[in-house]
Amino acid sequence: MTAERRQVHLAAHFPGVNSTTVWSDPTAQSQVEFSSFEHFARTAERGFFDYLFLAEGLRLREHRGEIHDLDVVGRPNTLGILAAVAAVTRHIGVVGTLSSTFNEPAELARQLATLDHLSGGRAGWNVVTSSDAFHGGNFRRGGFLPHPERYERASEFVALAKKLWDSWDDDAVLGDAAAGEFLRAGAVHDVRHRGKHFDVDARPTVPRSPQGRPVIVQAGDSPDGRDFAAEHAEVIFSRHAEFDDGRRFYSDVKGRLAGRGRSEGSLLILPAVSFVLGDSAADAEEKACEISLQQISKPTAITFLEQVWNRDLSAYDADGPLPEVDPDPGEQITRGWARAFEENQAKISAWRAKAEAENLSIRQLVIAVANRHGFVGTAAHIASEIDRYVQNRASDGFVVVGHLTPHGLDEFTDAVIPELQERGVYRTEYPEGATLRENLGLPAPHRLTDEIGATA
Ligand SMILES: Cc1cc2nc3c(=O)[nH]c(=O)nc-3n(C[C@H](O)[C@H](O)[C@H](O)COP(=O)(O)O)c2cc1C
Repeated sequence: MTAERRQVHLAAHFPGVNSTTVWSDPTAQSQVEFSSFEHFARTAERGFFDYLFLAEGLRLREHRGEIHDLDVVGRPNTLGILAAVAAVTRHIGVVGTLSSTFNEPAELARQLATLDHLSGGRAGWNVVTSSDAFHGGNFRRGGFLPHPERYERASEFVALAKKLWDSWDDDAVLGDAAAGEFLRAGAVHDVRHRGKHFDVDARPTVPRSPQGRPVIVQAGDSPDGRDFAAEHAEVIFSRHAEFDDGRRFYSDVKGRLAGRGRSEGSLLILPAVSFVLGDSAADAEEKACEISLQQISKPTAITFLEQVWNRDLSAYDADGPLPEVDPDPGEQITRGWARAFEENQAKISAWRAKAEAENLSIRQLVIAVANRHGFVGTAAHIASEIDRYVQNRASDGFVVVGHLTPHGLDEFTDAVIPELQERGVYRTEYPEGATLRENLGLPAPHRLTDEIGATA
């Protein structure tokens, strides 16, 4: 008997606020108007994706004291977009990135339960702790919480949110006109929570939602982040898209589950991956080079180096050799990127060696080190690669990242999805009425009962 082939899970990442997204392409459209989100969502649903995914930046990125506007700047609010997307789709999940550092549990739990109601059980929450204090400037707390305490807060946040989501019994709303009873007596439980970060006596206002709780996604990568995922997450949005690295990450995180009484299948790992499709391998490679030049313009290449050198390099020519000056150890000139650049001196030495050995200009070097296009090739090649990763436990699927708004996913949906279906590793229709959690094949979460009123 042959073993059943592992099924591929896919999420569709709306183009982000970074240099992957080519806003300068003549065919690129608005990142603000609803028509873009609608087109993207309909394409993803046509391709039977598990969910549409939105990243979120809480503050406009800055470079050398100015708003960084070489990339897309500005996006409408995540939950508003997702609610609108839910209204024009029927099956696809709607998952948003929302910070556990700068939100409050009762408020966010209420918003997410509402999204789950409005979407008929398709809501998900990518819990992020936000990378640096700079984001805090937009909130009353300013530069709030050192890294370890952010995960402590995140864990307490999600534990409390779960109690809030579980506080209404499924059958709480009676609507019994004859008896004059709207609610069943005792069916709404008060939530008492005393913890280091939250002290709450809540009586939640939103009835239990179709999934009970939204699907919990997580995107941190540190050891604390991985432990948090093993404790709470049902999906990890990872940056480990290279095959061997992906396998190491997969076994590391899945290995953390057993000690918490969780099965391997209760947590899916979906790395972010971009793609370039072509009619042949050579055609795809040629397109990849063209897209790289769009993504890494000359000013983008210089800015990229400035982030690492931490100094003004505007006098340098992007088509010329790397700067000979040393990096500046002073205060960071870049603010708001997802990850701070570490060990810059070592990085610069390696880049100098690479540029010299391969005779690369600044722009060519930046394209080589910063702009890898995940899967490049024909539709058949890309589908085989996705299948290989999933069968070999390098991932459970991918968060697919296109580079054009809003039609960057069209050709993937038209060309790669049929190839996956032909291989028997991808759905050919959505099960009618399935929730996001059911589409992901995840177990129903353990319902809290006695713990709700207990002090945490
Ligand atoms: C693949 C990936 C995507 C992320 N996307 C976002 C995002 O959209 N918004 C955000 O505020 N943080 C994002 N983050 C960063 C998270 O805020 C995360 O909490 C941060 O990296 C700190 O956690 P860590 O030290 O465990 O990585 C992302 C991280 C990863 C790995």
